[in-house]
Amino acid sequence: MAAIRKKLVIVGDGACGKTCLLTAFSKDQFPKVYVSTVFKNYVAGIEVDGTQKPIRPDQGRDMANTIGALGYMECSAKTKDGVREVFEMATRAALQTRRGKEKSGCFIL
Ligand SMILES: Nc1nc2c(ncn2[C@@H]2O[C@H](COP(=O)(O)OP(=O)(O)OP(=O)(O)O)[C@@H](O)[C@H]2O)c(=O)[nH]1
Repeated sequence: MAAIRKKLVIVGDGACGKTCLLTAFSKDQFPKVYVSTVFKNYVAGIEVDGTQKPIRPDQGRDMANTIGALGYMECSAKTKDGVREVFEMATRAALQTRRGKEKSGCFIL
């Protein structure tokens, strides 16, 4: 059977771990040094409450519901926990067909 090719776009804040996630999955490695993928950053700083905390799983699930994502998963590129499952879910979503609806070009996970 011929391989099916799909384009996967990873979106997220700067330094949130996009490159590490892809590297953990595709090369089974965790990059030792952080090198920004963007060559030029234009940054305007604004402090809201003076602290930055990691989001909790329930906040992540709420956000996934808000944006109409097909799924929500947690993973660690560093320990590789859940990385394979993330890409399995992405693959299933990409292969999913929507009956009775117009073809959608994009699924959100
Ligand atoms: N502890 C931990 N740190 C991580 C994980 N994934 C990424 N990091 C760290 O987060 C930082 C940014 O990771 P990147 O994958 O380069 O982030 P990015 O989103 O590609 O960054 P930009 O290209 O600047 O947008 C690095 O210092 C990584 O070591 C993880 O699963 N666990």
